[in-house]
Amino acid sequence: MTTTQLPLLLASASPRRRQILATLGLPYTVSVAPGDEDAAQAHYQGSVDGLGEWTAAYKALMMFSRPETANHLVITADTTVILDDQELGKPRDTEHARSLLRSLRGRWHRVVTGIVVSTMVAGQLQMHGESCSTPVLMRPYTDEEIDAYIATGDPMDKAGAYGIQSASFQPTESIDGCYYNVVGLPLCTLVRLLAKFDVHPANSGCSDTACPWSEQCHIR
Ligand SMILES: Cc1cn([C@H]2C[C@H](O)[C@@H](COP(=O)(O)OP(=O)(O)OP(=O)(O)O)O2)c(=O)[nH]c1=O
Repeated sequence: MTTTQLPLLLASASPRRRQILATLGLPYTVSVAPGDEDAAQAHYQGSVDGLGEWTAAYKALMMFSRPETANHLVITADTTVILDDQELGKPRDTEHARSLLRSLRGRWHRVVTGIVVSTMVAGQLQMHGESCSTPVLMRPYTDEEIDAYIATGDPMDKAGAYGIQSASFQPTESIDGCYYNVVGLPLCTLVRLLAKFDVHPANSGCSDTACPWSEQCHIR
């Protein structure tokens, strides 16, 4: 069996990743990787910008611990928010969300998503990964706006305690790169990785000249 014929499996609980992947027009199924990524990250010793890709690789290995994942082409991803070279993570509780949103207010930071595409065929693991980084500037929102946003519950499952896509909060003033990377799945990076397995979607995401989302890539 060639890698082109392997069924595509997105290993993610993120509804955003599911929606973004759907735009490529490839059939895929969804499952959630087992394991405890926070506990695993405690063993990470590389640079903070490499943490997302390392964690995406961890999620892939956790998937292949299930025999039924063999003979699939598996996509895993991890999004990190980095301020002053520190990874902020997801909020532990509402107080932590408040403190993360205050620390980001009016500040440039980077959102880095690591993506890994991998297979396990006949016991052989093949894995390719990349990271994509988007500088993001937050607007100077007020404490009252932070409280109202936290009350919606939206920050709690998101790195850095915010969703750039939040229509009510609209936390960002400017971004300097891929919008879909911030939301959790940079399509251009994914398309490059799929090509390494000879998979070429008909709708193939971003390019500098013909990106269908280019207007959203430069919200200024
Ligand atoms: C910064 C930011 C993050 N996010 C989301 C993307 C990710 O879903 C989440 C970061 O957590 P992740 O651990 O990357 O992903 P997840 O736990 O949601 O899903 P899984 O591990 O199963 O794939 O934050 C946004 O939706 N908008 C944003 O603006």
